Amino acid sequence: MLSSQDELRLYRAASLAARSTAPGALARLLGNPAAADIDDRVEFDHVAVLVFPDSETDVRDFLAEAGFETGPSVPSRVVRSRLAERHRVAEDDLDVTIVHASPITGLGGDLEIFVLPRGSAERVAPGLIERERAREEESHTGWLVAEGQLERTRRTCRDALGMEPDGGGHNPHEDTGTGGRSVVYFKAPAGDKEYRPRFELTARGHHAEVLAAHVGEPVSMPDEHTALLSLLAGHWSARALHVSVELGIPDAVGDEALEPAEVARRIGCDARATARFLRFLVRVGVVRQRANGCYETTERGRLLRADNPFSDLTRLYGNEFYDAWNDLAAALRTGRTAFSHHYGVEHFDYFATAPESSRTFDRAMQAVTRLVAEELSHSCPFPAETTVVDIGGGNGTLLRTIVDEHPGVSGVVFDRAHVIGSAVAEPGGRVRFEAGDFFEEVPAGAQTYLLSRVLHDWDDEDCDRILHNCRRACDAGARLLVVERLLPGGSSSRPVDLAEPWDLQMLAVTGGRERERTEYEKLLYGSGFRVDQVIAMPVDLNLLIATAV
Ligand SMILES: C[S@@+](CC[C@H](N)C(=O)[O-])C[C@H]1O[C@@H](n2cnc3c(N)ncnc32)[C@H](O)[C@@H]1O
Repeated sequence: MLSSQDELRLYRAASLAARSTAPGALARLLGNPAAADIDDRVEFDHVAVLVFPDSETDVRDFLAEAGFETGPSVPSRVVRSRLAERHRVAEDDLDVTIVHASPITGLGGDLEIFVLPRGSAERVAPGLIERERAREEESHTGWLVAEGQLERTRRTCRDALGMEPDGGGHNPHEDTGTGGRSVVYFKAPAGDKEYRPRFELTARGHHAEVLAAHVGEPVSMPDEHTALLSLLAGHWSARALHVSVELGIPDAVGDEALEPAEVARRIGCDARATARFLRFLVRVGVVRQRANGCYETTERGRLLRADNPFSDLTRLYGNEFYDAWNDLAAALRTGRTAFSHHYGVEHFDYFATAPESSRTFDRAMQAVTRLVAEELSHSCPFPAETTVVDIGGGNGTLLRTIVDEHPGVSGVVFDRAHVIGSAVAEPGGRVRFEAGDFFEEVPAGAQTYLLSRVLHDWDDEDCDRILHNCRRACDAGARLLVVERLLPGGSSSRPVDLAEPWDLQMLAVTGGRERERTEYEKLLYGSGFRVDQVIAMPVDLNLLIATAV
């Protein structure tokens, strides 16, 4: 059976398709005469709508009665993946097919009907049907672009017609003889109308570069009220991550798919509360729910297992750092860290007297260091016999990776006594641990010095002292490798996601700051180092390669 709502939506789609075949239809639809500019590059292809019958046969029967003939059904790729993302369910649980329909008389336009059987939609994602019908996020008019014109037309739509990119993808199951179909979606410019028509440009073949550019562009934003409410609730998501680690949920679920009650039993919690919590954890991507109601850990969730240092980072952020942020306003009023307002002591001194938290801190640092270690050790040459000093090197993760990758290289991890005290050196290994204070002096005579995520912990004056001590310790020509995030500035062209939030984290916790590239260049130059090269690293970090002059 097809619901009366979906019947009406199909009639409307058929009527729009009939009107869209006329010359100049695109410009009329958009209400923008400038669209005539792309008329000779596109032709009307279809009107699309997503419906929820009991079975695909119901749709075919309805269309036959309405005077359409239908083609064989094709599995949907793009719409299925968009729905899975929007409703946070596994793609495999959504059996979306595409039925193409053409008017038997040849008068009117084609329809592209996405079919998601009602029973499975209700089972997998309750509320999906109502939300999709209300928002019509998959309804669109589709325009076939002439060969070789997809990118040019896409840019015209975006730049000249002010359309907003809204995702896209490739479906190899359509037009199989010509490499499938590539589609890019747009929303009409935001005007005063509540309903913004959607458009699809479709082209034969797989246009991977065009698709990559298109889906990387911003998608439509929620309205101001929704956006504000969602920002206000932002810390609930972070809290949910902290608590899932505290309760060991990713470990309890392991590699199984478990009923909520079984998860609750394993973590020793209330079954109903756990079921609600798991539903929220789907939103933050820690678990996903299968069609049978069981939960399984996602790739992100696996990062939060006890054997991964991201679980330590989560603990650190959920405990001391979270508490410190309570005093952010005090930090703004006084210019001193929120951490010191909350704990009465600066954070490195606090960790020096709290052994368990200190170990969590050192392991937490590994989470990100592991991501850059291998890349850094391949990005610059480390000839045999080089000695490397990793200043503020924590438990030695970075230096160990460099030494493991480069035979003949040896080095010293230099850090405060409480950190060095709990680090484990391999007997006879090429990494030594040395305790000290970089404000006093650092080990001398090495060819390479490393400062990984150290300078951002300090203000300019302190950085000057650290850098001058480094310069005093080495000869001209020695190399200094600095790993830091760069705030967007004049010479930065990379879109930066993490540097600005982490700048606030430095304000709240360490008393340091993130800096622009030119600020680092100036600091380093003032201490006798010249920046020769900057290389982008994972998680928005950068490697600044400098030489002692
Ligand atoms: C943000 S952590 C970075 C750790 C490591 N370099 C990394 O990238 O994973 C900063 C490090 O500086 C160390 N540190 C802080 N003050 C220090 C000082 N006065 N002398 C030596 N090391 C210090 C801390 O103990 C900590 O290990």
